[in-house]
Formats: sequence, structure tokens, C-alpha cells
Amino acid sequence: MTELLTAAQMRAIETAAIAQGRVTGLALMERAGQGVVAAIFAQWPDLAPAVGAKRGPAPSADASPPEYFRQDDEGEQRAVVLCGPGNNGGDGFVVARLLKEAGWEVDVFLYGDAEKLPPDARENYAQWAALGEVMPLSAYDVQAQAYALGVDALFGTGLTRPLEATVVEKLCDLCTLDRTVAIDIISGFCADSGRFLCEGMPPGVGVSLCVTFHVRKIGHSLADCPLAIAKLRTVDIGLDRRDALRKLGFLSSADEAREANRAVVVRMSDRDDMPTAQLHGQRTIDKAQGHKYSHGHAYVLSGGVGKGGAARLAARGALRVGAGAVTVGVPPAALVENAAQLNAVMLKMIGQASDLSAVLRDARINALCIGPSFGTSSREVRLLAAAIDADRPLVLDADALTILAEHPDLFVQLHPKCVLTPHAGEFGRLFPEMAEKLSATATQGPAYSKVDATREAAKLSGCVVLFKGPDTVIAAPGGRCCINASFQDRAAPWLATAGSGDVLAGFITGLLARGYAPLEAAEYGAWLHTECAVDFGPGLIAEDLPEILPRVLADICSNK
Ligand SMILES: NC(=O)C1=CN([C@@H]2O[C@H](COP(=O)(O)OP(=O)(O)OC[C@H]3O[C@@H](n4cnc5c(N)ncnc54)[C@H](O)[C@@H]3O)[C@@H](O)[C@H]2O)[C@@H](O)CC1
Ligand SMILES: [K+]
Repeated sequence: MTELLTAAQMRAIETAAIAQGRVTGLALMERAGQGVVAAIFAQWPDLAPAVGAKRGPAPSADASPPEYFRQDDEGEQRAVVLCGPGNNGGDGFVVARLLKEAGWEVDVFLYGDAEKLPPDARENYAQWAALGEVMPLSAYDVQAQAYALGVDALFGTGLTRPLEATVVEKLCDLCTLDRTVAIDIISGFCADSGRFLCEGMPPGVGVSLCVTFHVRKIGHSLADCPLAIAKLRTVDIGLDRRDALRKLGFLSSADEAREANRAVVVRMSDRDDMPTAQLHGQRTIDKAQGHKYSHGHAYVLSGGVGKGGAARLAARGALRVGAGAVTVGVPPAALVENAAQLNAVMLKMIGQASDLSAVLRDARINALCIGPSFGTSSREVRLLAAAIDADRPLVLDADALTILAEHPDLFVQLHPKCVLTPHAGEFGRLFPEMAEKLSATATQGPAYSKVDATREAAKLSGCVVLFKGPDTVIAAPGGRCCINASFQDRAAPWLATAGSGDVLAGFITGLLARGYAPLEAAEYGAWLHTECAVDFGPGLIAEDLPEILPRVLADICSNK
């Protein structure tokens, strides 16, 4: 799990480090450029020059200064670097210089006026100008040379408005090269929202590698931005995470709780910090009891005749993730059909809301799931009302979300033990205001983001909201927020398959039954769901997800 930063937070950290005299802006820019060059050579060892007498491993980002020697028997490589009017452009000049020192031919194009560059960028412009020419961006022609590498240093975290059309055009030209590197973030994307400012991401935008500094920004894991990056690397430029901020009063220790609520974390393939022992079965509701109910009892309410598959998938997920017992509650007419399909999962007839209320007198039933193919008629509305009223941990998905959108009287009854799991369409029906802001054209940065929308939704509903997608955002009413990112080496597009959301609802319900708090259950459920899909690979159908889970859990434990 990694904490992500906004552009403003990153600026504050840099400003604090510089103000404290720990480092100069120029030194940070040099380290940033070195980190980019090291990342390029690590990504493509065939581009790396020999280090010293013989070809060796790529230099690390903190090796300073790197010494490269061109091997005379090798042909010159040619790179193009597009620099912008801010410090991102400054990083570009450093990269151009380091590549040149490594024996490359480098063509540099500048967008804007060199006289107006900020001081550190201007210094690096001057250093480059002593080595080579700087041409205006308008003169850049991707066809003019056989470029082995293209570097996008037009805009970074300082982007505040949409790119001019001519700049987008040049960026798209750059992206046609086989090997393209974006410094910090692809120009045009807002670092806080991951949205391409203006009309959305032009189809030609995409880079092989993006190298960012210190820690990832929120935008790297949201919306279109991660889809346009084949590989993302973060390089250390010697900044503290928080100490510098705290010492300068940007952050007092009294603010910690508030800060935790403002933080956005991302989950990638970071199995190391998952509570593996707990996930693997050692977490119990009541440690004094060693039987099945000590791992909780989850209830999944099913739809009517011919509609039980979704609830059965959710129930299977809840059981596999470790709930001690799982029961599917069905209307009388669907009893036989479900009995023919269920073994380890138990079955109970739940005709009307009064049946549910009676069942829930058993305090051992400690998690509920309502929604997958549930139905939206008056019977289901009454059942949903009874479930919310029971004040138990409760996952609300699919049809339950439709009911909530149509019944404001129920929506206001939601409580902190509820977890809502909408996809984009359901989110739009439940939270039209936020959805509208999210779909409006982003004309300035920082743009309204999926994190903003989910946080607002969680606050409004008073419960945990898990807004699905490859960039699943999970937020609690207090502001705590997590992104479950499924991109690059963790991309699993085959997860978009019928019933996959039902299994996710089941995983979360099972974790709730095992005693996880709603936010934790949603975070771990989403993370495991993606891990299962990545592990299984293409061809996945929803039934595979619960079945692959034991192997995923075993892998996690054996990696420890
Ligand atoms: N501040 C520092 O100490 C460091 C900054 N670094 C680099 O600096 C970048 C941030 O630098 P800046 O804050 O200067 O921001 P940028 O380099 O992203 O550009 C900001 C400049 O572009 C202008 N601008 C914004 N949107 C525009 C648009 N659509 N069209 C035309 N002009 C536009 C702004 O008015 C400003 O002058 C980071 O992304 C990173 O690459 C790194 O060197 C690490 C150290
Ligand atoms: K850039």
C-alpha cells in the first residue's frame, strides 16, 4: 500500500525541503533527471551505454554523477526531448544533457520562451545550450530523424489548463515512437485526477514508461492516465515523506487524524503489507469459540425463481473468503431450485420482511448482502428496509442500489456499517450531482476526480462507498480513501465478466462476517478480487474467482 500525493502536497514537500536548506531546487532537478535516465536504461538495457570499461547494470537513481562512456564501435543513438515552460521542462534539459554525455545525439525542442523559464529550469537550459541547439516545438517533426527514444518533458504537476491543440499534436507525434518516456506524468493529464484536461484523452496519447519522483501522484492511478502508461516507475530524489512538512508547520502532529482522513492510498501488487495471517483464517469474531460461527455467519438474500445465480456467486465468495457459515435467503418459490445448487452454503426461506427480522434475532448473523439479482418490487423494498433497520454490517449492491436511488427515505437510513458497491451507472443514479461533476469537461487543474466524487458520496450517504472500475475508489464518510488500481502489470480486463461484481460483494460480506470493519472489508475484498483475476488470467468467468482464492491466499502466505 502506497500513500499517494496531490500536486500541491508534492510542491509543499519540495518547498519545505528547500526552505529548510536540506537541498536546493537545482539539486532536486538534477536528481530527477538522473533518475529518469537511470530508469530509461533499466527499462531498455540495450539503450544503456557501457559504464566504465564494460557494459554493466544501469546506474541507480542516486548514483551521482553517473559517468557514461560511449563505445566507439556502436552507432550513435538519437533521442528527442520536448521541453515545456516550467520545471518539468527543466528536468527535460537535464535528461538531454545526461543522454548527450552518455554518447547520444539529442534533439531538444522548447515550447515557450526560454527567457521566461523558472530559475532552475533556466539554469539547465543554459547548461544544455552549451552542448546543443534548442529548437521551437513548432519545428519538431517526428519523421525527420530515426529517433530511438522520445522524452515528454512538456508539463508535469504544474499543468493548470488544457494543452493547446498544436501541443497535443506534437505530443501525439512523440507517442508514435516505439520508446517514449514521460517525465513525472504525461503532459496534459491532471496529476490529481488522472484526467486529460479538456475533451478527454486523445486516442494517440500513450507512453512506454513514465518516471515520477518521490511517490506517485493520485492521478497516476485514476481515470485515463494509468491506461496511457505501459510502465510506471517512481524514483527517489532524496525527499522525506513528512518530517520536513511537520517541522515547517505544514503539518502538525495534532493534525495526524485529519491528515489520515485526507490521505489517499493505492493498492497495487503489494502483497507484503496485507494482513495475510488474518486473511488466511486466523481472524475470529470471538476467540473463545472455535466453531464455524466464530468466523461469522453471513446472509445473502436472493432474487426469485430463475434469479438465484448472482446471490449464489456472492455466497460462494463469502464462504471462500472465510466466513464460518453462509446462508442464502430465498423466497419460497425459489427454494427447490436453490436447494439443487447449494451444498456448503445453507438455505433459508425468507418470504417477507418479517421473516428476515425474525431470522436476524439470531445475533450470530453478523453480515448481510443484498442486491445481486434481488429484484426491486415492493417486497424487496420492505426487505431492504428491514435489513438496514437491523443495524448489521451490510453490503448493498446492484438492485439494492437501484432501490436506494428510488427511495430517499431508505437512503437516509444508511448507517456506517453499510458498504455501497456501485459501478459507474449505479453511482450516477445514486449520486447524480457527483457523477455530473465527474463527467463534465475538465477545463482546469486540479480537476474534479473519482476520489473527490467517492469521498463526497461516502460523506453524503454516511457509509463506505466502493466505486468500481479498474481504478476502484473506496472511501469512508470521514474521508479515508483507497484506490484499488488494476493497471499495467496488474491489469485484468477479463474481470469485466458477468457475475464478477456479485463475487466482489460476497468477498466483502465474508470479510465483514469475519469482523473486519467496513472500510477494511471493502479494501481487502477489492484487492483480493483483483489478485484472483490477475492470478487466473484470461478466460476467467465469475465462478472461477472464489475457486482461485485459496491459491491466492496460499501464495500470499508463502511469500511472507
Ligand atoms: N519543484 C521542484 O523542485 C521539482 C520539480 N520537478 C519537476 O517540476 C515539475 C513541476 O514544475 P512546475 O510547477 O514548474 O510545472 P510544469 O513544469 O508542469 O509547468 C508549469 C508551467 O506551465 C504553465 N502552464 C500550465 N498549464 C499550461 C498549459 N496548458 N499551457 C501552457 N502553459 C501552461 C504554468 O503557468 C507554469 O508556468 C514536476 O512535474 C517535475 O517534473 C522535479 O525537477 C523535481 C523537483
Ligand atoms: K511530462
